[in-house]
Amino acid sequence: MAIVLGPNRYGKAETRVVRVTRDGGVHHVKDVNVSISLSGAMDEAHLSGDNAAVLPTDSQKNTVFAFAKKHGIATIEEFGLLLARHFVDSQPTIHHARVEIHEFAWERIEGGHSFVRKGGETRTALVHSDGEGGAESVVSGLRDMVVLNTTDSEFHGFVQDQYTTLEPTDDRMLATAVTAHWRHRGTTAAWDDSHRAARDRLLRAFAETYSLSLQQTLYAMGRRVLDECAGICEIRLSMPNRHHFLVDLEPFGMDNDNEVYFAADRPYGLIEGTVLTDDAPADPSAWN
Ligand SMILES: O=c1[nH]c(=O)c2[nH]c(=O)[nH]c2[nH]1
Repeated sequence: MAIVLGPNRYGKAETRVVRVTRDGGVHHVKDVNVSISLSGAMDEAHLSGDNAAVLPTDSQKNTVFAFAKKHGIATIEEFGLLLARHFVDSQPTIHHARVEIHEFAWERIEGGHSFVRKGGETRTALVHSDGEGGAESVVSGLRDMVVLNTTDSEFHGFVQDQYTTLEPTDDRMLATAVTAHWRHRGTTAAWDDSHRAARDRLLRAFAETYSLSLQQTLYAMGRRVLDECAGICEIRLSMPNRHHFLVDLEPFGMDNDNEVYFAADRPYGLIEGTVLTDDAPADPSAWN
């Protein structure tokens, strides 16, 4: 019985690239996840370990970033074709390219540089009752409201110890998936309107706050809800810092003026905090 190599393919999966283009103060974002699978004359790589036919998956990832800079991402179909043709046309050992791209859609919040991601958000409610007339509480909220500012975010002045390598920045992307739970003072409200109002205040505060840290943004968002939604006395926020790292395009002879980002998924900074009014009646069981 002979053993032979069957079908095979390889490539860089899930390169998360965010491309920002600027029209004056109005920014546009394309947020995509690119997965490449190449196939061709790859027998020797498997059979003898000879990599002469192998374009590294790392180079494929770099190509995605360089093409995002050079060509922009008009549509994912067009971007996919550009990439797929490039690999087959430029590498004699690659005979077929499969490029799968998923695009995450963003809606403008307000102003030119603030966005909320479409879909994936969940509205939540947590109710306790000892029966009508007895102790009751209502906590409303939302999970996974993903927001992004393409500018108006800085982070510097932080502690430097012997392990600190983070560079201070005065212009970065700020993105987070907001989980927020807010406690109502009473148990009667126009719940849909109340939810819309709180969500709207969270979004506006995110968009309007010039951020020196995600912690500062978190507090500003909580404050705005309490300031403008009288029926709410406490809000708890959990906000992962979805880091977007500027890609170094210098090795490919390109600058990167805050245009092409690598959207890392983990690890992430997790910023959490409670904001409450000083007259908020204590009710720890509302959160159980
Ligand atoms: O807004 C931020 N807060 C932090 O605490 C922190 N830490 C870090 O590495 N980056 C950031 N950004």
